[in-house]
Amino acid sequence: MASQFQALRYLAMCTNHHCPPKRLSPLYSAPFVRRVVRFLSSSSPRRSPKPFAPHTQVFRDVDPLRKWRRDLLLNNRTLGLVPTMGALHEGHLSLVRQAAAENTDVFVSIYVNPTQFGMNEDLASYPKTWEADMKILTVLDRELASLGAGRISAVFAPSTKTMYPTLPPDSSIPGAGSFVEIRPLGQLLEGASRPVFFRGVATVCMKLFNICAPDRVYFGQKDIQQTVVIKRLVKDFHLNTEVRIGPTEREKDGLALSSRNVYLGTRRRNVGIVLNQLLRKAEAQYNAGKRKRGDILWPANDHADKTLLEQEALEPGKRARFEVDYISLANPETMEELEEVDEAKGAILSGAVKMLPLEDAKEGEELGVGGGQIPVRLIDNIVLDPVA
Ligand SMILES: Nc1ncnc2c1ncn2[C@@H]1O[C@H](COP(=O)(O)OP(=O)(O)OP(=O)(O)O)[C@@H](O)[C@H]1O
Ligand SMILES: CC(C)(CO)[C@@H](O)C(=O)[O-]
Ligand code: BAL
Repeated sequence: MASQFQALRYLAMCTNHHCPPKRLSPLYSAPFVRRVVRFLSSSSPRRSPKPFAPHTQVFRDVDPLRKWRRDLLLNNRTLGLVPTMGALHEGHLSLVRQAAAENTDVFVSIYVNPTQFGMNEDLASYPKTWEADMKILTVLDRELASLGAGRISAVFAPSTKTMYPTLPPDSSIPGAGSFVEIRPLGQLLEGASRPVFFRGVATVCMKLFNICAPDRVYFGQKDIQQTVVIKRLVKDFHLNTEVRIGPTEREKDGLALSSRNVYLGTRRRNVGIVLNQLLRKAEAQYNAGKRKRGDILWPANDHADKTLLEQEALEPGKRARFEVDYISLANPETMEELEEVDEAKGAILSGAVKMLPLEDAKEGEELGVGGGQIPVRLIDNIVLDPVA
């Protein structure tokens, strides 16, 4: 099932970005795609437990969505909200499954929020795969029906005019507009590299929570600092919702799924695993009883340095260069750097690397969407649990 979802997404990306068919991986060959399409069109509707009929409505405006939500409340139903920026993958779907297991109804929002992208970031090229996303959600909703779980009763896909009614949204650092800021938490790590990122995330999530009034909201551990920001937002503004965190979904070798991975291509994807590897090396130190920062992080930094040197030594047509943005060992509630882990609290190991554009792309090489020329920022983390 996961590969069928991936195939649909990849095809939609290629259509949007006019990527030449010869760059499609063999996984997405024509017979495979025909099988996916046959599966989608032939699977018969299954028994639905008790859908809030008629279900999976698409909403673009606030008032009709609010009315829908009010009707749910009057019918004693519970609501889980899964905020996304679309380009759905298994990570998103795992959150929807979790939300459906814990609520009668799930709302999925799909909105690429401009205020969390800095002026020089990848807003323009961010993947947009609306039709594939809707097909994926339709298939998933059938799966939920067959499980007797909660159902996806609404997709909220607002326009920017709806989300930012007063001003055109401003992504500059001074930022004219109505914003929510969580300081200094939102300025550390991801926030240091993406100065308007958490202002945009906190602001759009405040809007989404106000519009949907969810009983529970679902976020992925992959974006761990985002989960810490959201928990703080809910606490400090007394928002009446429960924050639920889902585990990071990964490829077999450990690479965290991410909407931006479609830009990697094979060469950068194979080297990009360095981030997960270095975090695991640091985790092993913690599991072996080390508590001091230097003792935990040195093998991680060493692995990054060695991998970088190995790549630099290769000829341009074979290498994938990257920059390490940060490797962090932080307090789980504040994301401030730790000199020593308090066993009672544990810690968050996290990192970010930027995969640089490919040099000397080869004819026939699988380059990913964008021909290997779009820089890709990868993030990942491991939670170091408190020791009982
Ligand atoms: N691999 C994953 N496992 C679990 N949850 C994930 C995963 N990737 C993303 N999510 C969660 O899905 C939600 C929506 O994320 P988003 O739409 O930005 O996707 P993304 O894959 O994180 O994209 P990006 O490439 O922008 O990082 C967030 O709560 C995010 O943490
Ligand atoms: C939470 C979110 C949907 C806000 O735009 C986004 O940051 C994301 O997809 O992680
Ligand atoms: N998953 C976080 C959204 C972003 O990178 O903009």
